[in-house]
Amino acid sequence: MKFKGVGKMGILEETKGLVENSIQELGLPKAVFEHLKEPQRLMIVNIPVRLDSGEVKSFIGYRAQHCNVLGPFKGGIRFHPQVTIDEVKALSMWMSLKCAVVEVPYGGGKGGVVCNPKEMSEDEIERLSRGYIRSMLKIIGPEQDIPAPDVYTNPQIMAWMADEYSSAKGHNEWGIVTGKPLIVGGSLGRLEATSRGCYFVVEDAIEKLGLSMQGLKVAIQGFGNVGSYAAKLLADAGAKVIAVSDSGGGIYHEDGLPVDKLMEHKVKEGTVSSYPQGKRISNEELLILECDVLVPAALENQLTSNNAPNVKAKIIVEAANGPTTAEADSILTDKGILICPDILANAGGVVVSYFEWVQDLESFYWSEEQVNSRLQLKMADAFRRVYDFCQRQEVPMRKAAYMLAVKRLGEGMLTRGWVKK
Ligand SMILES: NC(=O)C1=CN([C@@H]2O[C@H](COP(=O)(O)OP(=O)(O)OC[C@H]3O[C@@H](n4cnc5c(N)ncnc54)[C@H](OP(=O)(O)O)[C@@H]3O)[C@@H](O)[C@H]2O)C=CC1
Ligand SMILES: O=C(O)CCC(=O)C(=O)O
Repeated sequence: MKFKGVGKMGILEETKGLVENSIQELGLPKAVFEHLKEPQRLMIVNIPVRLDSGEVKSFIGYRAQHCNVLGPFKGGIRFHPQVTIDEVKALSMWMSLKCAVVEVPYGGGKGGVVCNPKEMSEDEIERLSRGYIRSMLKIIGPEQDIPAPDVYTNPQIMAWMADEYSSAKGHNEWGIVTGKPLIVGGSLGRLEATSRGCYFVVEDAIEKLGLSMQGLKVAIQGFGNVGSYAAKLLADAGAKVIAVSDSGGGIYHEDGLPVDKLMEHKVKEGTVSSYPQGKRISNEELLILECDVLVPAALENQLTSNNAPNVKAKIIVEAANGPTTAEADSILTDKGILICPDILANAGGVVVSYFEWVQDLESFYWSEEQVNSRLQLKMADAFRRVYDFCQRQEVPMRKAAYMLAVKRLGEGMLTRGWVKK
């Protein structure tokens, strides 16, 4: 039987399918699925925010706390107009799996607010961020649930959130969120951590296929926190970043794009698509470019049954969460493309969030070199375990990663007595 990826039934149902399938194949008690199929807790809040106009507008916020068998809930908060309950639930389940794959002592959580930060002032975003934390006060905490950045949230938002929580508690609690600015308990290396983790995965994956970083042709969808630093790290190491994109479209140059200049252009103009050198392309065109490595680093469901038959990359490194639908996963696997799945490929963010949290709890801060070298060890170890499993069991990398993660979650449940043999 083919192991399915996320897709047609919707990302949540597809992820549950993958988890259930893994439980069966591992011979774990069925009760493990009863613990994993839904979040342990789902909080839905209404957050009234005073707009600059003086009008009050309310926003719906979610926090899904998926499973804390291996540690406190952990995961980002997304501010996006298309956030849904099912998306937040799926993202929280991926966090449980991701933390298990890289063996950090966390459970999975994820938050979201239905809003469009691009249409809000900085002050309005601050009031919304503080309102979110006030609404979640009873269920979050450094030992309970530790949020972090995700799509359209950033270190400044994390600082407001940490400040709001600290004010409510009456003392500073830097360990309440990660991805903070350095001055309020952030960690060196966290800003680039997800991208650096992806970079290490690219290094390991190309080695398996006998490719070299020098001149490696890379296409990257999404030029936010993850996509832009992934582009920079790869270009600095000698790869040729031939295309990048954002929500405004993409830009392509067969000889490689100047990533530092693109980053400056993005800050000034708000999009990479208007960069004056190269050819403008759509996000759809980017995904099917002739390249060695494709890095989806934007949103879910980008690689679908429509475009997968035309994908020409040799390797896909899923920097985004859930970029590949079930049907696409199957088509791409049949084409022999090496897919490094999201729960492995983008785990660098949560690994360095873990380091940040440890530093906050100890009030003792590490050098950037320490952070990056520990991240490299974690990512290399996880890649090796997933790749070895995939070779031994003759299964795709996604299945290998899911099985290793579910095995660890199941072992945690058996050991704690949540389920019996
Ligand atoms: N930040 C982190 O530490 C982690 C993030 N991730 C995942 O990585 C992905 C990207 O997150 P992150 O970089 O933090 O988010 P950002 O908000 O920093 O960036 C998101 C990027 O995606 C682009 N984008 C949005 N919609 C589209 C679209 N329809 N087509 C193409 N590009 C689009 C945005 O474009 P524009 O700039 O024009 O708005 C932006 O460049 C998400 O899937 C996230 O869950 C995973 C692990 C950790
Ligand atoms: O850094 C974290 O805690 C979580 C990052 C995140 O949201 C993710 O990995 O999807």
